[in-house]
Amino acid sequence: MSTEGARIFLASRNAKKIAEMERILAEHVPDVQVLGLDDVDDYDEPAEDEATFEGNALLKARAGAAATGLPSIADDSGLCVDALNGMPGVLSARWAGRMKSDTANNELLLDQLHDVPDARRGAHFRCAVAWVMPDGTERVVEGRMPGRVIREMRGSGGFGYDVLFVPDEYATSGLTSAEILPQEKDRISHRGRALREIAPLVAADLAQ
Ligand SMILES: O=P(O)(O)OP(=O)(O)OP(=O)(O)OC[C@H]1O[C@@H](n2cnc3c(O)ncnc32)[C@H](O)[C@@H]1O
Ligand SMILES: [Mg+2]
Repeated sequence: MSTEGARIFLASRNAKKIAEMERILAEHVPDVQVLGLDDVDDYDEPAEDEATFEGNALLKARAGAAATGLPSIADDSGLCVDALNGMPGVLSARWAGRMKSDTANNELLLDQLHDVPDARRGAHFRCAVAWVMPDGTERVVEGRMPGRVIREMRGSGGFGYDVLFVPDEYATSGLTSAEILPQEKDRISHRGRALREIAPLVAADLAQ
């Protein structure tokens, strides 16, 4: 079964997310050329207005496949905070407003959790990855990474809320997901888990 020479389209505007996805895909679906939004003609990107990560990931991948004619993959992800009843959730990118600033989102989240004691600062990242083929084949998987929200921003790796998030796997050291190596984050992250689950399906569909 070979996927050599196959081309897929990755529908995302987030450069750091794209870097993570390309890194993980390169390991698990090798020999595939990944095109991004800069490699294709502009098209009307859908508003991410679904109530679930799965729904939004499908919206993005379907629009990509329809516009490019290529098998397309998209990620919709976010941080779900227990003390906020699962929010920011699907609103994570826009939590402090439509300008989508990571720093503003993190500052707002810290402020909202100011009075929440350490024992109730649990949270998890979620990532839905959707894979849509031009023939209509659709697959969606989800990955999670449990952890806690700390009280100050630490680290310069990753992106988004990583500076505020200590994964359960790093509870002893207290390192945030912005302080661990990229390959360590991939090993435990919501995105790494979802992409490793979908990778064999992608490879099988491409080899058809
Ligand atoms: O929709 P695209 O164009 O892919 O890019 P985006 O940044 O808008 O992505 P989402 O709509 O999926 O929103 C996800 C937000 O959740 C946060 N997030 C998701 N995964 C994360 C991770 O691994 N580490 C830190 N924050 C993450 C981050 O704030 C993202 O902007
Ligand atoms: Mg988005």
